[in-house]
Amino acid sequence: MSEYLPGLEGVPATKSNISDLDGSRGILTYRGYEISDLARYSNFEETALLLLDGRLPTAAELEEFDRRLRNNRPVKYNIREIMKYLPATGHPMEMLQASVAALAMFYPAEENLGGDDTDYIHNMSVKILARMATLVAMWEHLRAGYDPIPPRKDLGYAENLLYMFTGEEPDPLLARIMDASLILHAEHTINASTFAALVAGSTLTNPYLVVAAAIGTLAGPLHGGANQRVLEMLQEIGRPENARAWLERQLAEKRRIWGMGHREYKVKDPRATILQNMMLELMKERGGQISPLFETAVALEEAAAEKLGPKGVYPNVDYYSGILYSEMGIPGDQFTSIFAVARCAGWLAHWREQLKDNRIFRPTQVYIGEAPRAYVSIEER
Ligand SMILES: CC(=O)SCCNC(=O)CCNC(=O)[C@H](O)C(C)(C)COP(=O)(O)OP(=O)(O)OC[C@H]1O[C@@H](n2cnc3c(N)ncnc32)[C@H](O)[C@@H]1OP(=O)(O)O
Ligand SMILES: O=C([O-])CC(=O)C(=O)O
Repeated sequence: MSEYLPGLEGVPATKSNISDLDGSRGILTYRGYEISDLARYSNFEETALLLLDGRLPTAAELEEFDRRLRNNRPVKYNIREIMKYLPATGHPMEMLQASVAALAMFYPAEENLGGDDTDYIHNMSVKILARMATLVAMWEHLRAGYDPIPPRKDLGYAENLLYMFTGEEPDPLLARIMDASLILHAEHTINASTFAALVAGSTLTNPYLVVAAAIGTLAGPLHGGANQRVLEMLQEIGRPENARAWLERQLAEKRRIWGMGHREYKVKDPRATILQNMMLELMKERGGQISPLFETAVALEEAAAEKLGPKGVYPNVDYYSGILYSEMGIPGDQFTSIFAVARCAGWLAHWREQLKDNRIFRPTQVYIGEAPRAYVSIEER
């Protein structure tokens, strides 16, 4: 019998050339390019194409991809009608999973049993990636009882996302920060939601359903859902001087600190460092105005380094992202949806890689139940 490792820790589930990380040195690369370089020099559209195709696009290739993304932003009126009837009290990630699954019915996928039809895979990837942002932003207005703000073709992906949220053209620095944040969240090896996407993809199901499976998985608080909880945690702590005592109480009660810890990183997540620096840049740009949430986060990080550092528990990508999104007027329960919009690029890249050399995922289990036994009739129980 093979050894059972809870959470499949250290068990390779696939071979991939999409991204790689060094968890002891805090290094993350997409297709060999360091994440800090991509955040600085690339944009989300280019990074998504890099993830999908495996190489940096030429100017003409990027222009064509971007044009197709812009053209595919609108969703059918029926989707909007469906969304109107979803309960406004539901979580945006639940809305997103339901709406992406519903899109599968309006935009049926061709049968793709051949497995390696690059045009089909690319077309579906463009459509899904373009529509994710539209759904997330539409919900912001529909759940408040208003008409959604239609996407604009003349804006880039990040700018248009913010525009659809607020109805105003975003401040260029905020748009650049959102763009970089989308890049930072776009891909991360074989994390739980990407694994869910691979399992679904390996059955040759519709790609909208591949993404829906991944959305449901990202929503959990141990994964992407942690970014919303970080904000709630910082609000509960209230002030930086409360951080240490709050942390001690949490740890004494054996509670998790949201936005900290990682299966792979035993140092600070490089994405958290970049997001933190972007917040510093934003505060500097605003004339040194200090965000109380940010100060509290820094104080908690410092206190946690003493207590949790020896276990290799440091801030992960979810720790500083929400503070930045709050500055953009995005409500806390939409943070994970923004994460999903970005991560969709990685899910689709892995879906494509899976289809190239597909074999259905069907692991084994260690049975720990009863030995075969005789059925007992209800009168005799
Ligand atoms: C995008 C992302 O998905 S990033 C992750 C987002 N999730 C979170 O921020 C939730 C908080 N973090 C966690 O729950 C975990 O660190 C996970 C789920 C991310 C990783 O879990 P695992 O790899 O299974 O780590 P595991 O739970 O075994 O933790 C190892 C040790 O570190 C401790 N630890 C890990 N994370 C934390 C945390 N956030 N707060 C307090 N202690 C922690 C554990 O208590 C455990 O200590 P022990 O050895 O004394 O029992
Ligand atoms: O890799 C993981 O397990 C979680 C993570 O950081 C991500 O998906 O970005």
